[in-house]
Amino acid sequence: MFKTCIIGASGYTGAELALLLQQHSQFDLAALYVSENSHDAHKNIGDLHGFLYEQIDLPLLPLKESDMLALAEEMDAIFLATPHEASHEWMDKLAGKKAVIFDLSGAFRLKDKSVFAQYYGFENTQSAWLQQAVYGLADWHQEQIKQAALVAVPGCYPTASLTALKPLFNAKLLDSQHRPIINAISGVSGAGRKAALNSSFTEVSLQAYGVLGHRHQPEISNYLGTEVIFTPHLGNFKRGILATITVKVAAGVSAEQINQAYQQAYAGNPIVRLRKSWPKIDDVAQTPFCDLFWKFDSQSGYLVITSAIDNLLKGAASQAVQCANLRFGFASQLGLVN
Ligand SMILES: NC(=O)C1=CN([C@@H]2O[C@H](COP(=O)(O)OP(=O)(O)OC[C@H]3O[C@@H](n4cnc5c(N)ncnc54)[C@H](OP(=O)(O)O)[C@@H]3O)[C@@H](O)[C@H]2O)C=CC1
Ligand SMILES: CC(=O)N[C@@H](CCC(=O)OP(=O)(O)O)C(=O)O
Repeated sequence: MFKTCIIGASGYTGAELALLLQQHSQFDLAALYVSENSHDAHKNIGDLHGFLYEQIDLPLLPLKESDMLALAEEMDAIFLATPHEASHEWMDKLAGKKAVIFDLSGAFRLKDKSVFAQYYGFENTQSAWLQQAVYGLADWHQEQIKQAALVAVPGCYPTASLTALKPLFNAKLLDSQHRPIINAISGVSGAGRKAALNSSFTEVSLQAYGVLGHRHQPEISNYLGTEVIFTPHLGNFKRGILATITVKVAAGVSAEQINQAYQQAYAGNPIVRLRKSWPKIDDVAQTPFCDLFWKFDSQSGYLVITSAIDNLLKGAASQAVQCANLRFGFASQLGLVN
């Protein structure tokens, strides 16, 4: 058994991760941490998150900076389900020791430092870890993940978008003159657990946000290999993302080539499900799957793809477990799919 802990365990993704690790046959969930001055310190996680009641009997321990070195030498894996700034600040103390780090935040996803100032609102000063971090797109970057000391688990919208677009881009089926257009709707849990006016029950309606300026636009473009137009929307439901993506394919590309690209990319992968009808959010909520379906208009050359995931699972916690599975030598889907 590999010894694991979660920092930021009281949050939405941390709680999901706790259950996945607790139920996993090869990972031992040894401890849960919150920040030093957390209001939730010393509470049992099952008292905070009802779905974990009597499932996990562990307290949320306040983590002091002075304890981090010992933790990094004791654990085999540390999962950071913390805000970008906290992951950024703590990486120096945690990474490069015995524990492999799986960071669910965006702090180490991109190599280009200027992106952080522009899109994240802070300067990324952890140059060495930025360079070493491996982007944990688990269905694509398996070989790099297997070697990583630090895995930067992708954002939720990039996971939905890249899973849909990479088979097409890699097979050179896209018309390079037209940017893929991604319209995606997320449930409110994407914004995290802390109270905020724009995610309060009475305020949320279906609305676009972050238009032409969301931090996931550079993340998607970077790992796809071409610019995209990405428009996120906040929907009045709790969890899940539905991304509807429109692309123009290169002249002469056939429906057969498109189908083949998806089959080749995901044949034998139980996490990415190539559907026979349009997936809906309820099909993937509470699951580790990414469901894809598409329709091609051969007359115009336009292709529309829908990608559906649970933002807290495939968009965060279960993808982190896929990465850990790969890193410790197991099948990517172990503990996630039967
Ligand atoms: N929600 C989602 O759908 C997704 C989220 N992510 C990313 O995963 C990370 C966690 O997200 P999520 O679970 O939604 O967030 P939450 O806000 O629900 O939880 C954040 C956790 O981090 C702790 N925390 C907050 N501030 C600090 C701090 N300064 N120092 C240390 N710990 C802190 C919180 O506990 P406390 O403050 O009590 O210590 C809590 O346990 C974020 O980086 C997010 O961007 C990635 C993909 C999807
Ligand atoms: C609905 C909602 O607010 N979603 C979040 C995305 C959450 C996520 O995956 O992103 P990071 O890990 O990059 O923070 C947002 O748009 O900021």
